[in-house]
Amino acid sequence: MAAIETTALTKRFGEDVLAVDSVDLSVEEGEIFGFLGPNGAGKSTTINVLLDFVRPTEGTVRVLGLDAQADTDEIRRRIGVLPEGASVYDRLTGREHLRWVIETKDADDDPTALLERVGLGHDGDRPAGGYSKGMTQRLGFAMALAGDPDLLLLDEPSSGLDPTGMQEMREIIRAKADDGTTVFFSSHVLGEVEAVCDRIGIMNEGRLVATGTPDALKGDLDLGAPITLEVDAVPADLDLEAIAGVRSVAVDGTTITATCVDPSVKADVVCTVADATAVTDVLSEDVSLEELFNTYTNGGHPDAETPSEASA
Ligand SMILES: Nc1ncnc2c1ncn2[C@@H]1O[C@H](COP(=O)(O)OP(=O)(O)OP(=O)(O)O)[C@@H](O)[C@H]1O
Repeated sequence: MAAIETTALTKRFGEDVLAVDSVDLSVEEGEIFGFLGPNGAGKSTTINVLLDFVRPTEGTVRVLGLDAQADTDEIRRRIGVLPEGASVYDRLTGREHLRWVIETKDADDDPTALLERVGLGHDGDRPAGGYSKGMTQRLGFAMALAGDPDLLLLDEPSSGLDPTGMQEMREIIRAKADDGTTVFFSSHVLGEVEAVCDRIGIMNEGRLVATGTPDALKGDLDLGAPITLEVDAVPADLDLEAIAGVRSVAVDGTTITATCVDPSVKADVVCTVADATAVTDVLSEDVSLEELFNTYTNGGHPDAETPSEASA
């Protein structure tokens, strides 16, 4: 069963704003799914529809196999939510926030354990109004974890967190997924998505323009495999384009960059250059998720108008 399933989901705000445009999205149980897209792409609106904070203009939405509009109470009991820009009650302590959520969800979590899990072990009894942005985010995350939810919906979870906080959050997300929890989170932070997600979906201007594993999407784009070599001097007669599988070659001073059709060609490039001159450094790059993201959201991909599903 899919943990999240939308069919032709569309949301308009007034006459002019088409925030979500006919989105078919399926997130499997136990998956960590990263929802990417530039500002205004429709990520938060989609999440708000899943939570029934916003009603769709058209389309159907199922969460944990339930109807997102008819079964709201049961869905809310079974999910943990970290909303965008989560706010706190200034005078309540972190622990009091957690007690309130635990009670609301009729759960039996130990607030101390939750506070420690998100790195607030020493700050749980301070009023949350005095928390820093990152601490507020950590508290919001702990509140989302309360009640051992079947689905975590996290809107920009790393917002305000320092690198250690981001790393800790990734570890918790991975551990929850290993226990069978489905995790759906939106992000602008590409490295974060690549580090933790099983699959990603890219939104652009309300449309889901691509879904798949990061590797499969990179392969789908066929951006080539670049290799860069630093040499003592570039021989005048060096003809790397004669090597089968080398797509293009660029030379800048003593730096040679060859883009190959696939990584297996890189060894031929290195051997050919090393036979002709002294190689002082080699940099073999992978196609970055950033490149992938830009290609889809700037319309560079030939299929950018139609959603593509790439599987590993
Ligand atoms: N309540 C609303 N009323 C009118 N327009 C809205 C409302 N909520 C969202 N929008 C519009 O819908 C579009 C999608 O917004 P949304 O917040 O879903 O994008 P997002 O991908 O989450 O962006 P960000 O990364 O900046 O948070 C935007 O054009 C936004 O202005």
